Amino acid sequence: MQLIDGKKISKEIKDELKEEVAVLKANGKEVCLAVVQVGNDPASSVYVNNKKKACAYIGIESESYELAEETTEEELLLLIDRLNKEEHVNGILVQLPLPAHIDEDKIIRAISPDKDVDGFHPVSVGRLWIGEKGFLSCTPAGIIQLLKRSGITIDGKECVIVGRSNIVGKPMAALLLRENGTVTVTHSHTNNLKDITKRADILIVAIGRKQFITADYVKEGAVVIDVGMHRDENNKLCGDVAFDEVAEHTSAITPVPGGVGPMTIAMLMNNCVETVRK
Ligand SMILES: Nc1nc2c(c(=O)[nH]1)N[C@@H](CN(C=O)c1ccc(C(=O)N[C@@H](CCC(=O)O)C(=O)O)cc1)CN2
Repeated sequence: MQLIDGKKISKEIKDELKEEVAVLKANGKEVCLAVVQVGNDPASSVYVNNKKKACAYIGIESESYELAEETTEEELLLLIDRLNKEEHVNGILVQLPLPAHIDEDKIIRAISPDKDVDGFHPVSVGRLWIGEKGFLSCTPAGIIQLLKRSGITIDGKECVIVGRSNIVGKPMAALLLRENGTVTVTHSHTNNLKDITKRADILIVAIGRKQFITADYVKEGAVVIDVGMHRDENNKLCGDVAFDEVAEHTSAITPVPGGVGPMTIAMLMNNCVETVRK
């Protein structure tokens, strides 16, 4: 069994980007990411800090906008409008989730598609589905990199995704299709889920349920990618997959932590650099 090391692969990508950014800077091209957080959700603060650290490591400027929990939707829309117009800002990241009184979809749509480094805007999503160049949603794009850089072929493989969110499940399906995988998306209303997951050569789990996928859901020798993030009974991080019992039946598997998570940030950095690549 191969343990897919997301920490190592994300570091490789960040090192490649650091070299590229140095060359871009020498040619007078700077990259700047606006990082917007509303409220003080502790997990969001960790992710936002890690994104700013990654920017500093690679040589990307980051501008922080830390807004109070009570910020209104209108105030946030005004800030986005300002950032859309700021020439030196190449990318805009609004950390999710937002407080309940703010409509996330409205905020995502307000970000200029040219600065949509999260790849969540409907224009980016549309481009992805028709195979046009554009910003790719970071977690699914990171999973494709994990597979490719671990020597795992997607072409012709039976790929099953558990979960149909706009951020992971749906864009994951589009990206696997683009790599010539045969893709099935399953969800909470899927009948006979085990029969379908057991067909998978590559099983991608983003269902948001702690250690939901046990050994009886997995074909012997499958590749298993775990997008989940939870705390177990000992307060240790764990995923949607019951790693200890599943790992021995796989040919390759991602751990939690240290699997998919770090790739999300590496691919965000890649999207930031993409804004000045043209
Ligand atoms: N605007 C966005 N909001 C959110 C996104 C996103 O892509 N854009 N994704 C998630 C959170 N997220 C990035 O923002 C994210 C989650 C997890 C990790 C990560 O590296 N996890 C580590 C463990 C971290 C820990 O110790 O808690 C791991 O898996 O090894 C990075 C980014 C929701 N919001």
